[in-house]
Amino acid sequence: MTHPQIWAAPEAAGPVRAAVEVPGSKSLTNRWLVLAALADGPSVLHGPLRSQDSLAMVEALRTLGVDVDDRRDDLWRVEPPDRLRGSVTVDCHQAGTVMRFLAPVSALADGPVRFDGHPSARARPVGPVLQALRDLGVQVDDGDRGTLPYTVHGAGAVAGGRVRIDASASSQFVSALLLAAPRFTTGLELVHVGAALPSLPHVEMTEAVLRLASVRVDRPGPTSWRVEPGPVHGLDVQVEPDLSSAAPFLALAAATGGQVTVQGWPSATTQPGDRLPELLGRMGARTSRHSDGLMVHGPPGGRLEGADLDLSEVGELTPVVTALCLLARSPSRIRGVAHLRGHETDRLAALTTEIGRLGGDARELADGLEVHPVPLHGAELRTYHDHRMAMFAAVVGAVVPDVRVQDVACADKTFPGFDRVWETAVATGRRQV
Ligand SMILES: O=C(O)C1=C[C@@H](OP(=O)(O)O)[C@@H](O)[C@H](O)C1
Ligand SMILES: C=C(OP(=O)(O)O)C(=O)O
Repeated sequence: MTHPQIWAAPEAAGPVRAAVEVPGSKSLTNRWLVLAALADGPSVLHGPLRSQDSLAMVEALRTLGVDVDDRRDDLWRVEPPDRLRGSVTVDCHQAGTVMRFLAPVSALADGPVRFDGHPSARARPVGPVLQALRDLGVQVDDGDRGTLPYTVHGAGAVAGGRVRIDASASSQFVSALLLAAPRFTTGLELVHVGAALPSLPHVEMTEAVLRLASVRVDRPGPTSWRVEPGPVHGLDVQVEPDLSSAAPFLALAAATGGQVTVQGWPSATTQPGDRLPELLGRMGARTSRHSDGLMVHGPPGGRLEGADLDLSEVGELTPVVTALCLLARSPSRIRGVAHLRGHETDRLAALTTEIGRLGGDARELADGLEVHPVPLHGAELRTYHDHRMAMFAAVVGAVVPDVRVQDVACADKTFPGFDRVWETAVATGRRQV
């Protein structure tokens, strides 16, 4: 797919009225792929996400000897190997889920597994997972950096046991250890110590997928887990639409006073995007559930109110929510997201800088952002290899004239073709006037 170097974000000339279909969940696709690789038989994924992050996982698992048949778009088959292959190098690209989830998996391989990735991924924390593996008796070399590149010396088995971990920088540290734990000889008892654990719904998603694969997971305390050793059963699963990829489209309705339906919104889900109706409601938009999906009704004229929002559980929604705060009529404060400094880019710095470029008024706080409403003007926005910064820019550009976006193709990390789907949705606003 070709993308313009500089993308002119389309401005909506009126309330957008659209129904959109978003691709499958990154978090679910990559969890199912990992469990399928550890399973005792073949698995089938229906409606998987095909994007940079999931293809990074597919490529990594193939490197470890897993047979993934992704020839069809609607259905992937996964056949686990008898033994995971060592003496290989895994390219994590930009995927946090690959660089964290596969570290414990590769401890089960029959030789060293070297991990590296995109330059931006080399800045992201992974040290606590590597230390936990060391505490469990696995040899790991990372030059004491706590980042990529690192090597896990797979020895065919991991004894397992009890481990303490500080996962305040990323919930993925916990998910990584839990996902591989049923294959540890004695299972795993994991206790999070330290400051607040972010993105708890993502850990609950990990618990849920493990249970669907017949693994016993208990949560003796709010931030402690016990995974029993035992087989991971092969799966036949339907991947839900990615609700975080849906976020910019819901925001589009909210900001233009329009109505957008995201098709196939699940009635129950562990995805953090399920908090969007509440968050949008706090800013003045209404949502309603219908048989075909979730519909957002923006307030008349897109007149949104600012809000004081704790996004610690749903950090990946921050860039899109920040776009709405920027367009709102009163100040906003976003809390609980200090860990976003270790995402695809330092998202708090990136958002503050790009808001400044638009003439906006935002201040970085120790754990979030403060945004004050002021008139905005067009600008050429940077995206920092961060798909969610592209989505931030798109939402702002739907309301602020002459917003141009560098490297919109970075949205491919979770949403290939985002710019085209966005243009089609925004165009429905044009026809209103
Ligand atoms: O487990 C997952 O699939 C994810 C967990 C979260 O990570 P952090 O806890 O590092 O924010 C989230 O932001 C990321 O997009 C996906
Ligand atoms: C933080 C994110 O990704 P990753 O899975 O690479 O951590 C994200 O998608 O917002």
